[in-house]
Amino acid sequence: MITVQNLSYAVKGKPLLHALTMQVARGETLGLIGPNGSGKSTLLRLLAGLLRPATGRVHLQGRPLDTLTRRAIAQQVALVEQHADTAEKLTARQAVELGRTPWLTALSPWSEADDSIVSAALATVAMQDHATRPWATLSGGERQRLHIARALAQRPELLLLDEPTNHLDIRHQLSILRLVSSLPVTSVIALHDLNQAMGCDRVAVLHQGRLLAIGPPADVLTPACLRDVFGVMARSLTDPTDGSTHLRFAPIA
Ligand SMILES: Nc1ncnc2c1ncn2[C@@H]1O[C@H](COP(=O)(O)OP(=O)(O)OP(=O)(O)O)[C@@H](O)[C@H]1O
Repeated sequence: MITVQNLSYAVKGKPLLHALTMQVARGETLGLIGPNGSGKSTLLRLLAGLLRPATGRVHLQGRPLDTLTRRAIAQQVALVEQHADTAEKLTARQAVELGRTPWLTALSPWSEADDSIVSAALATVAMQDHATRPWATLSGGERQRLHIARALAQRPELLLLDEPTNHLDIRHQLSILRLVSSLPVTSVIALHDLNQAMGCDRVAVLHQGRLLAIGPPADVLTPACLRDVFGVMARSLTDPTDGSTHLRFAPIA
């Protein structure tokens, strides 16, 4: 469980997040949505302990994040940033092996168990056939899948993904989202595709650094909310084959 209490963040006196309070249950997938610049990446970086809040705290399984060492945080939290990159001299597999770093010590060096975890992570994102490829030769989508594999190899309790479906073709978009939902870890995913957000357990809506709403997607992503937050007209349509809800958008005339 993650508890966010009264969390604010500012840069040079400019407030970017305002007194945010929310909880994410263990195993839950929370979609984070909001227009460009609404604070999604900033919130993810605060949850990963990369930024210091101006006020408030994040608790991870009841322990304040700011009392944990970087290594202890890295054993529990994996973040895939929007513009993540990796040193170009690595192979695909070596990039995923980096995910094991927080778990290695002089007393517990690299072992076969780490090899198995890395192989499993590569297979999960269907990149096992590219394992020996130099990073520089990989496409944007292949790199994105490896960043996600690196995060999975970290075996975190909390997985933070900033627009993970960017760069991915539709098949890999669906498989990554399905994978994240099926993992037993707690996940917070910033998403721009609101239909993808419909598949999350709950959705949090950020607008101008404030948490406007949080709850089940169908309760939160209402036409009124989408008009106020994104400035678009939205209609929800029901798929006759399975009864699922899809959103369609149009500009406000
Ligand atoms: N270091 C910084 N200095 C000044 N402003 C910043 C800094 N970091 C972020 N911001 C501003 O904070 C706001 C929130 O940024 P953030 O990247 O969190 O938004 P976002 O919701 O992730 O946006 P997007 O959907 O475009 O990725 C933006 O207006 C951004 O310009």
